Amino acid sequence: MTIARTSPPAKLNLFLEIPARRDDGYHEIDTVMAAIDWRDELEIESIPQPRIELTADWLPSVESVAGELGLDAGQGRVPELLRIPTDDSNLVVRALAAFRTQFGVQTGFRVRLGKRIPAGAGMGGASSDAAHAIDCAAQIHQFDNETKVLHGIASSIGSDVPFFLADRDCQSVMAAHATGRGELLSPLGDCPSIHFVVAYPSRSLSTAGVYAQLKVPERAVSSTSFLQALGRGDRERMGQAMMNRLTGPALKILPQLNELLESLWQCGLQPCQLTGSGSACFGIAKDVEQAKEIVKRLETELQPGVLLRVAQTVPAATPIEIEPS
Ligand SMILES: C[C@](O)(CO)[C@H](O)COP(=O)(O)OP(=O)(O)OC[C@H]1O[C@@H](n2ccc(N)nc2=O)[C@H](O)[C@@H]1O
Ligand SMILES: Nc1ncnc2c1ncn2[C@@H]1O[C@H](COP(=O)(O)OP(=O)(O)OP(=O)(O)O)[C@@H](O)[C@H]1O
Repeated sequence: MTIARTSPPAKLNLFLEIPARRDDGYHEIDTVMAAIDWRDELEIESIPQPRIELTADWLPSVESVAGELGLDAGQGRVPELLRIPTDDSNLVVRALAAFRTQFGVQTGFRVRLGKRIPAGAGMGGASSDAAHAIDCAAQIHQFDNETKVLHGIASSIGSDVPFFLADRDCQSVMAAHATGRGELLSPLGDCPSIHFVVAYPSRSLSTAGVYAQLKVPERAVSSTSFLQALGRGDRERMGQAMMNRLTGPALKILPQLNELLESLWQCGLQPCQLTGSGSACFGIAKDVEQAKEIVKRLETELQPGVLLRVAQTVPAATPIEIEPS
């Protein structure tokens, strides 16, 4: 049998406008997503039994992550916020089941998932894991040239999943402009390397719950100015054009996000904003040195319970290592 290994990255929404609500209960979105080097670890082994087995653990340990978040993980108790489903509510299990059905695969998979990307953060953790699971399965069973079918499977698992799929024509794409539900993608080959500080405030937000609070704007803001500034690597103009239409709805549920955004702003991280449906926020730093300095400063200023990371743009689809097991 064969083993595939990869490290799914998270994503940040550098621009997110929501021009309309659709009849199917979703919204038309106009967004620019960039992948960052805050990564999970995924290992998928082909097994003869016709089933999908998943084990998942926090890295380096649930105790260490709980400690950074100010949560109690004593005596093996896993805080609610850090519970990772291992049944078919895990998007990796759902994605592999859809893959087996689509391609009539009789054998199964054993999956080991190492989590670092916070859940309910707006960082696409589950979506990235699912997309990379589809790519691993496609390489193991040599269906990796069926890009249209794989995109269809990804899109059926979730709106953010296709962004993370390996796109054969542009392996090194770090960002994409997405419309539709989020599944219609135009890779942005001219996205510069960007350094961020990302802050996750130990509260998860339900994507559906945040969208439910949204009132679609009378006049949508176009992503054109942001895309032009991004293409020129013009950080100042990017800052002026950046927006996230879900910030207001997320603040209605979690008003304390305002203080977090304020702290990032005060540190000189302009621009800063919510990513996706939240709860994580990010700011753009001048360079990695400034990002490191600001994380050090925020670690003393913010009460325990905020995960802080320096991050930078990376390719959305991470290379997969394959070895015979
Ligand atoms: C907020 C973003 O993360 C921005 O990238 C995405 O729009 C959400 O992507 P996602 O988490 O993959 O969302 P899905 O799992 O497909 O949908 C979860 C729920 O979010 C809402 N949803 C999602 C995407 C979309 N274009 N419109 C929506 O209204 C719907 O209530 C849906 O039932
Ligand atoms: N592979 C996975 N890793 C972590 N959580 C998962 C996974 N699959 C499903 N879940 C469940 O989905 C919930 C949302 O996870 P997550 O926020 O990572 O999803 P996402 O839609 O990819 O990201 P976003 O926060 O941007 O909506 C989690 O709280 C968890 O219950």
